[in-house]
Order: sequence, then structure tokens, then C-alpha cells
Amino acid sequence: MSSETTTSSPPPQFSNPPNYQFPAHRLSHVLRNPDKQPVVLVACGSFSPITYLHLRMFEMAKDYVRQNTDFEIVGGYLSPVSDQYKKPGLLNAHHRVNMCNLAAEQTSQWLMVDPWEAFQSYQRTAVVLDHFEHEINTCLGGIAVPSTSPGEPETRRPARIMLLAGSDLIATMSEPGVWSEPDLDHILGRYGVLIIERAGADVDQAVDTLARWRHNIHLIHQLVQNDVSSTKVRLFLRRGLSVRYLLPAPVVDYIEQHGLYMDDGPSPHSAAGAVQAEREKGKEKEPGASSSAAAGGC
Ligand SMILES: Nc1ncnc2c1ncn2[C@@H]1O[C@H](COP(=O)(O)OP(=O)(O)OP(=O)(O)O)[C@@H](O)[C@H]1O
Ligand SMILES: O=C(O)c1ccc[n+]([C@@H]2O[C@H](COP(=O)([O-])O)[C@@H](O)[C@H]2O)c1
Repeated sequence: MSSETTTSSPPPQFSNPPNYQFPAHRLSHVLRNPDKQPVVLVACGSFSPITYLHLRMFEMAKDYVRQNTDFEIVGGYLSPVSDQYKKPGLLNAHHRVNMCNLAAEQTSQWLMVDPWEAFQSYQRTAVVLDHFEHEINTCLGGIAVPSTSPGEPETRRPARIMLLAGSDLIATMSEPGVWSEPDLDHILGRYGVLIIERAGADVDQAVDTLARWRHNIHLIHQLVQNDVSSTKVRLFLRRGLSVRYLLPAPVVDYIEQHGLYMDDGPSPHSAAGAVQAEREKGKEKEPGASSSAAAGGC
């Protein structure tokens, strides 16, 4: 087992949202190349709404990893943040998760959406990465490595969990008071990060400040500059402008169907849509039920 995935601390206790099941339907359970280290990419963010750029981040990371590292990507996850993050423009988690699912299932062969952090209290990114480590390496037992010679038993190798983020996020890591020092050490020292260059964020300065973890920070340049953001998409929608071809078509259709992002906050439309979304899933909660998180086992 590599040092990155070994821990001496006691196993973490996680609280799962009600009826939670870790999505692993697209995880590659067997490593294609036994000489490689399996890696799972995790993108944390608001995804309000998800754009093509969020999806492109994974493709850029895939190319980078293939060309520059000894990793093999075995899974990619979008992890939408909890409603408790309370960022302006943050739509109800049910809608954000639904839109991410539409985008992942209908435009990609390998991306998955983990609703674990979305459907509960706010979880720090360090804890989110620990959750993936727990699900993939403890509960699922890591990734199978095919034997290279006849008679040799199959072995299992822990997947390395890595954060995938835009350079604006890494820039916040050197802003005082945003991230705690132990969390930065945990995220960058233990897991590592793949950073997609983003116009307007001074990535070099950010990485200089985080120099002690430089070996675990991979910078990926955008060869085709794309500065679409969820903020711009929300602005377009408020002004009645088209967002088609900035987002996957099923996401645009979903936004139109539910009348989302027509004003600054959660609109009566979107609130009604959220209740409807809950009903459709047959999981409408009783008042106060949100605190009934289940203890997270395997
Ligand atoms: N155009 C982009 N280039 C590079 N990274 C991006 C881009 N858009 C989003 N990201 C990254 O995607 C992740 C999730 O982002 P988030 O959901 O906050 O999107 P956003 O477009 O920045 O949202 P908002 O505009 O609401 O702040 C973050 O790591 C962010 O840096
Ligand atoms: O864990 C932390 O301390 C922490 C501090 C700042 C931001 N984050 C995460 O970073 C993501 C930022 O998303 P956004 O939309 O604000 O760019 C979101 O998933 C947050 O939970 C996490």
C-alpha cells in the first residue's frame, strides 16, 4: 500500500444522508495496466448549474494524467456542495444533483455524481475526500490488479483520491481564513490536487504560496480557453438570454421545465420544483427529518 493511502489515525466516522448508497456503477473495478496507480478524481463545487466546463475539467485531467503521470483514472465524481454552504445563487441540492446526474449520465461514459455532501450538513472538502477514501478503499477494498503471470493471484491496490478543481479554488487556499492549515495539509499532503487553469485566477502565485505541497499539485493548462461560469449562466437566465450550448441540452431542458434561475434567490418556481423533485423520488421528508442522518458504514 502506498504511503498516500495509509493512515495511522483511527477510522473516521461518517454520517450518511438517509437512503444513501455510494455510486460505483461506472467505477473501473479492475486496473487496465498493472504498472499504474489507480486514481479517482473528485470535483467539489456548487454546480449551480453544471456547465460544459465542469465536464471538460475531467477530460482535460484525463489527457494530462495519461501524458504526464503513472496514474490510471478509474473513476470521476462530481460532488455538489450542501445547501448549507449558502453561496449566493446556490439552488436547492435536489435540482443541482438532478442536473449533475443528467449531465453525467447523458454526456459521459465514466462520470458519476455522489450526492453524499449535497444531502446533508456542510462537509469540509477534507472530509469529503476522506469519505471517498473510505467508500472506495475500505468498503470496496480498492481496485483489483490483474495477475501478470499464470497462477499468480489477483491483488488489490488502493485508489488514490485526488481533488480536481479550477485555479480559482486553489487561489482561495492561500487566502487567510478560508481553509484551515490542517485541512490544507490533509488535502494537499495526503491526497493531492489537479488544477485546471482558469482565466482571472493567478495560479502561479497561488502555487508559490502552497510550495511545500508542490509535488502533489498538478497544473493543467487549458489549450482552448473557456471561461464559462455558473454565475454567467445564471445572469443569462435572469435576463432571458439563451444558455444553449453552454450547458448540456438535458440540463437546459431541465432548467426550462422547472423555471429555474429566473431571479436572484430560490424562486417560488424553484421551491415548487424542489418539492416536486422530492415527491418524484418518493423521499419527501417530514419537517425536521433533515437531522436524521444515518451512521455511515459500508
Ligand atoms: N471556466 C472554468 N475554468 C476552470 N475551472 C472552472 C471553470 N468553471 C468552474 N471551474 C471549477 O469547477 C469547480 C466547481 O465550480 P463551481 O461550481 O463553483 O463553478 P463556478 O462556475 O465557479 O460557479 P460560480 O460561478 O457559481 O462561482 C471549481 O473547482 C471551479 O474552480
Ligand atoms: O473545506 C474547506 O475548508 C473549504 C473552504 C472553501 C471552499 N471549500 C469547497 O470548495 C468548493 C467551492 O465551491 P465554489 O462554488 O465556492 O467555488 C465547495 O465544494 C466548498 O465546500 C471547502
